[in-house]
Amino acid sequence: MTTYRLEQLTVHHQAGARAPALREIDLVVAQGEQLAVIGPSGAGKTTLLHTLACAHAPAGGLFQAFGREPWALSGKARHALRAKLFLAPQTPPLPPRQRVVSAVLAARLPHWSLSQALSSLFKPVDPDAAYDALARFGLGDKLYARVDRLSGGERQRCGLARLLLSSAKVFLVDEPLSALDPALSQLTLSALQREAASRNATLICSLHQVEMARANFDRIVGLRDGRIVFDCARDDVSDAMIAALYQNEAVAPHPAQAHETPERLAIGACF
Ligand SMILES: Nc1ncnc2c1ncn2[C@@H]1O[C@H](COP(=O)(O)OP(=O)(O)OP(=O)(O)O)[C@@H](O)[C@H]1O
Repeated sequence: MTTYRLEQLTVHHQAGARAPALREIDLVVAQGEQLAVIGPSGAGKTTLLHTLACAHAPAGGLFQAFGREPWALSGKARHALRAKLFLAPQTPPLPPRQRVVSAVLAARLPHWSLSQALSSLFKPVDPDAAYDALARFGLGDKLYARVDRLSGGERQRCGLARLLLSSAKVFLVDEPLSALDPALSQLTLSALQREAASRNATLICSLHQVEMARANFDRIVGLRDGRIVFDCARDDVSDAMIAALYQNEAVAPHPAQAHETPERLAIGACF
């Protein structure tokens, strides 16, 4: 079964914008597949994940999820399709004053009646499930902490614990390791990959940590300037391909800096 089929897909952030954020994207992803999307800042990784989550309507090309074209469906049917997709943004939108337990259990809201949802705010309905999900990301001790007292990395993992409690068939995870140290990064990635494998969910994960991507994912997609530069098995990704992907004109020295005299720099520093 195919989760996604994209052919010559173009995505703009603003109608009429000259440069598309994604262009000529061809991508086929099978159900249960796990792949990493890598590429420099601004390459279009987040835009791709949002498009796959049916949050951005493409400007052109073919976009199918589970064999259907989401943007040709009625609003209600598209909403039902979205329930199968879980987008975990880099900064999860968690209510700051909420307890972690309630924030995590909110993943089950679509399956609850209104009265269940309201009563869970006062007395969480299944704290054990929230604890188990948090513990898999090393956060069991934060069950009753307030969301606004979490560190950036804890917040991020709290968002991922939410994913475990969802019934999604597709995990779209945006830079889950950006605020984590190496040991937590490996724990987090392993927890995500195990969960995806156990429910045959598709996992598409954007990563800045190229070596983590190569070590953990069989398939690597390289994005640059909104285009797919390569899409291949990890063994076929060479160091030269990675170097070309990240080659960055933007970090060349600024002309004003290059010609700055020591005297002028010193004066500038005083002010
Ligand atoms: N809301 C927006 N409105 C207009 N342009 C946007 C918006 N969000 C992103 N862009 C532009 O779209 C392009 C792709 O951005 P995107 O966030 O998808 O890249 P990215 O690869 O995820 O970057 P990063 O690694 O820095 O998070 C960039 O040129 C960016 O400036």
